[in-house]
Amino acid sequence: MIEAHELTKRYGDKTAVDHVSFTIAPGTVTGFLGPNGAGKSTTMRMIVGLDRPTAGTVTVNGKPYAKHRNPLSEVGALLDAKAVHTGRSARSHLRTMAATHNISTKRVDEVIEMTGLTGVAHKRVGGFSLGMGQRLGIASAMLGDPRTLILDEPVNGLDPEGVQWVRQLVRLLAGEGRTVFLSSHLMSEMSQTADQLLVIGRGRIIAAGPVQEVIDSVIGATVRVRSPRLPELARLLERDGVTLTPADDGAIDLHGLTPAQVGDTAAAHGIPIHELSPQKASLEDAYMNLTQDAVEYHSHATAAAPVATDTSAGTATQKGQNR
Ligand SMILES: Nc1ncnc2c1ncn2[C@@H]1O[C@H](COP(=O)(O)OP(=O)(O)OP(=O)(O)O)[C@@H](O)[C@H]1O
Repeated sequence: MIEAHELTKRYGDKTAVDHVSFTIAPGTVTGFLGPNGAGKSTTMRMIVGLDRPTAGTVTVNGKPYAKHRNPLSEVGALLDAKAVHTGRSARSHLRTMAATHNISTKRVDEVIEMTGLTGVAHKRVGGFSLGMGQRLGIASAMLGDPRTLILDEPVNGLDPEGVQWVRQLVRLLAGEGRTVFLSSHLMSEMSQTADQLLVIGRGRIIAAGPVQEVIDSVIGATVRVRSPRLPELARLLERDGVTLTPADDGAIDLHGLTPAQVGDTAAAHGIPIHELSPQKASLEDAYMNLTQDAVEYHSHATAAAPVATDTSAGTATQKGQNR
C-alpha cells in the first residue's frame, strides 16, 4: 500500500508535484499516466526516498521508505534502468545488492531465471541492450521479494515478447496481493495491464479510479443508433450535453445518453430501432481528452489526435468534475 498526502516537490520556481494525495491499494496494478514532465518520476522517486518532499508525506506499507528495516523486502523499484555500474556483470551487480541487504545468492539466481537473464548473467551490463537493462532493473526490483513494486516505464525498450512478459508478471504479482504501481506511455498496454489509474498533469492529479470508470467519466456514455426514422428520434433526444456524430451506414453515435434512455424515448414514440449498441471508448481517447490542457511539451505533428472532436462538449463537463 502506498499512501501520499499533499505530496509536493518544488525545484526552485518549478512545482513538479503539487499537493498530490492518493492511495495505491494492494492486490491491484495501478497505472500512472501523464504527459512528459507531469511529475510521475518525481512522485515515484519521493516514494522511495530518492527525492525529499518539499511538503506533504508519502508512506509505503504504513511507514516512510527510509524507516523500513528491510526496505528491499518492502519496496522494489525500477526507476532508472541505466543506473547500474556498467563494468560489472548482471549477476555480480545483483550479488552485490543482495550481500548489502542480507539476501541469499539463491534469490539472485531465482530473479535471474525469472527475468530471462540466465544466458547473459555473466556479461558486462555495459554491453546490454535497452531491453536487457530493463530486465535487469526488474530483477533488481524483485530481489527482496517485495510487497510493493514501483516500476517507471518497465516496458520501455522491450520487444513484444518482453512486453507480454511484464504484463503477465505484474498481473501475477498483484494476484499474490502485492501492490504494483507502474508508469507507461503505452495506452493500449496500460489498458490491458492496469486495474486502476492515476493520471497526473502539471503536477496535479486529474483523474483516478478503475480504468473503465476513468474512461467513462471522460468520454461519457456513447450509443450507436440505427433507425428508419433517425432524424425524428434525434430531434426527440436533443438536449444540453448530448452530441451527435454520424457513424457508418447512416447510423449515428449519440454521446451523453445511455441505451436505456434512447430505447425508452423510441418506444414511447413508436419509433422502430434497428440497432442500439453501447460504444466503448479507448483509454487513449480518454487520456488525450484528459490531458489536453496539461501537456507542456506539444509536438507539431500534422496527425490528428484519435479523439472524436464532437465529444469535446460532453467531455469538458465531465473533466471539470474530475478536477
Ligand atoms: N532534479 C530536477 N531539477 C529541476 N527540475 C526537475 C528535476 N527533476 C524533475 N524536474 C522537473 O519537474 C517536472 C516533472 O518531471 P518528472 O521527471 O517527474 O516528469 P515525468 O512525468 O516523469 O516526465 P516523463 O514522462 O517525461 O518522464 C519537469 O518539469 C522536470 O523538468
